[in-house]
Amino acid sequence: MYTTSYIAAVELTQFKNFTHATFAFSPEMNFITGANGCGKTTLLDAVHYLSMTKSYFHATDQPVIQYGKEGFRLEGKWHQHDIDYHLVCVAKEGAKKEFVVNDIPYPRLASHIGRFPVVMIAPDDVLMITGGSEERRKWLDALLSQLSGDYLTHLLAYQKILAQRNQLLRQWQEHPSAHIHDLLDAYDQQWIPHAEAIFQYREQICAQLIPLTVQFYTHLSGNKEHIQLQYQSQLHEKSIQIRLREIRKQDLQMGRSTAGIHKDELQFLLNGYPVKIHGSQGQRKSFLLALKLAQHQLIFRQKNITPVLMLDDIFEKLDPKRIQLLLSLIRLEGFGQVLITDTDAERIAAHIPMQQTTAQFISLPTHPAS
Ligand SMILES: Nc1ncnc2c1ncn2[C@@H]1O[C@H](COP(=O)(O)OP(=O)(O)OP(=O)(O)O)[C@@H](O)[C@H]1O
Repeated sequence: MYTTSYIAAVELTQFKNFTHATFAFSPEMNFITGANGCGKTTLLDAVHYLSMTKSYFHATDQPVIQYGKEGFRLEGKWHQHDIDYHLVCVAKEGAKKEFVVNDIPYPRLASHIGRFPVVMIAPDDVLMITGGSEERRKWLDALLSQLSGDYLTHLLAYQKILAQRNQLLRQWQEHPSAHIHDLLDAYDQQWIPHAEAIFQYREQICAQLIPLTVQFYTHLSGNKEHIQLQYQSQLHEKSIQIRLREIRKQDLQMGRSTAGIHKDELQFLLNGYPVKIHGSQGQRKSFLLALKLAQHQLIFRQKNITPVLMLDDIFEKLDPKRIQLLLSLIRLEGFGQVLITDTDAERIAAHIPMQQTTAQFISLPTHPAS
């Protein structure tokens, strides 16, 4: 038996364009519509904030504080394990952020992450498909870090040593010294176990992620298109120890670490060709949706809690058939609570019978309540 987890209500104060507003959500489908700039994405971001203690779109808090104000407040009522949780976050410029659940503050904000999971899909996420390999690694790292604290520990340690190793290689280029090999040996001895652990975690997650993504894409394309995903790593060919020994001369010449799991790639193919180059906009978006739906299922499998699924403005560039297939998939496959935004209320109405009692329709005014 799994646990349904959903956000029942949210209250925003001085959060971007919302001076003060409250919203109630259905535990199932929620459609948020309104004109450009009315605050649809902001409403989803508030939910993301209450889940992850930060904005999905901004690295810092400053851009979400309403212009001319010094802070914001978010409150949420989250239902989980048949219990209601009252979440409150208060952020003020120049002060430490306060995060309280049922009147109990967190000593460390990191302890909150993962308790009330969400998965967001936003238009710019398509960079995961069209951008460089770093975008895909970042996404895989975020997914694995959400699932395992041990992975995050290995990743942070690996990245720290990578930065130190690169600095050493750069310094050697300016001031060559015979000690470089001893120093690199010492770094590599510490580095290798982290690289091996990260590789194992990535292998294991890809073994589950790949078939799920293929299954979802096949559904979204109406069984017409076939995709492949490949996790590519130098560690598939030989051990990291051997590889590091082989490329040491090259590392010294280049002044940086040219081998390791920071070179891993997740390759996406559509009908045998890279989707990044050959996919249409709708096909890339479908790929993104399939990946994120697979992410949702992986979190659900591991934690036995359904993350709240948030789809921000994703209907653009999808044909009516794909929209229908997507909506039927997330309605029927147990995706739990879903929040969907769209500028076009008529497009939503065309796909969802208004008499569907479990769906909540939220129409935001052009000038949101203040
Ligand atoms: N710090 C801020 N303070 C006040 N208003 C802000 C702040 N930052 C952005 N805004 C405004 O808040 C609104 C936020 O819009 P949001 O992106 O949520 O709209 P949307 O309904 O998703 O629009 P679209 O359909 O164009 O994606 C915009 O009108 C924006 O100009």
